[in-house]
Amino acid sequence: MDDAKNSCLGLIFDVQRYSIHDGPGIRTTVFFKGCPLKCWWCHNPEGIDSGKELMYFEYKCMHCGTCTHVCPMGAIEFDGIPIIRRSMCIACGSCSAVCPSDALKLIGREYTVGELMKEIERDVLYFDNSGGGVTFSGGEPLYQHEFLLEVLKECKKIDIHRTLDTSGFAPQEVLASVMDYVDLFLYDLKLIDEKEHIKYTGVSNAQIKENLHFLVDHGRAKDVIIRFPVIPEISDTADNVETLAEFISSMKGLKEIDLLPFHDVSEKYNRLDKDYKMTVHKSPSRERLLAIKGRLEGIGLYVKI
Ligand SMILES: C[S@@+](CC[C@H](N)C(=O)[O-])C[C@H]1O[C@@H](n2cnc3c(N)ncnc32)[C@H](O)[C@@H]1O
Ligand code: SF4
Ligand code: SF4
Ligand code: SF4
Repeated sequence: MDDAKNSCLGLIFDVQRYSIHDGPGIRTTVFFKGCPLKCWWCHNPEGIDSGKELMYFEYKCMHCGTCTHVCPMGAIEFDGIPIIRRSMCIACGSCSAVCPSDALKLIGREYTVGELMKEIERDVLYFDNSGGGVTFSGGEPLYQHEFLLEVLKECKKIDIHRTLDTSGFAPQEVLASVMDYVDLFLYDLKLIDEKEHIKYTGVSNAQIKENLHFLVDHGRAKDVIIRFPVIPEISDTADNVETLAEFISSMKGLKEIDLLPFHDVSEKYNRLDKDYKMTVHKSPSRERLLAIKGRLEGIGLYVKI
């Protein structure tokens, strides 16, 4: 690997080994920081902001007050518990470094391509034995596409299977630049109506739809698994499921859709002092999931829950 590639940095918030839900076999899932969407239900809110940020785990806190004394910005007040003034925090990590109980965690770490490859290559034997590989998720991995592309190329060189878990929200040239290095796309479709999509994710879905057409038109339908987050009262409505079925039917060759039942993660939002807009906290019922499964099987898809 040349020095130029090794100096390209990516901001990663987690590397999960032995993952079995993000593509075939045993995988290492790399979570990229930064996402242009803000889905109300997102279970990885720590992946949305494109910079480093601080997470506070109240249940671990020993209320010692040490963190307040080391903050160079005076961003932590102490009133029995630490109160983080987010607007003053520069995410330097001084407080998390001294916290005796890991109640403060700095989210996001820079990796060079070489450093990330070392992590990925640790489990190459498991990948080979299980038909697994690496999955790039986040946040939105296409948001740091230059870094992603370099890592994809390195993985391809040593024949590691590569899955991209994506919202599909990126300029088409970005998708085109990485496409040939990706073996499998886990391509999310959340809401088909544009206004609803804007309301619940903050962005239009026009580019997402176009990009899926683009993959299909380039003969990649066989390498796409659609993922559908089943969010009660938002994406699981009869209208959305119907338009989803119609949209998928309008493209040839898509074979599989995975239903992802909503799970509630309100506590993660509290740890980041972020607003959690969801008012429904229950997962979808089994009956609703089976009804959606039936509808999508009706258009010839293999449906996994
Ligand atoms: C966190 S996203 C990251 C990849 C990419 N940004 C995307 O949206 O596809 C990974 C997957 O988690 C799903 N997801 C997000 N929040 C969820 C929740 N609360 N319950 C179930 N699935 C969720 C998304 O729909 C997506 O399929
Ligand atoms: S990360 Fe740095 S700036 Fe932010 S609260 Fe901790 S010590 Fe202060
Ligand atoms: S240093 Fe850690 S344990 Fe002590 S008050 Fe701060 S967050 Fe809590
Ligand atoms: S697109 Fe993915 S990472 Fe971004 S907010 Fe939505 S679910 Fe979360």
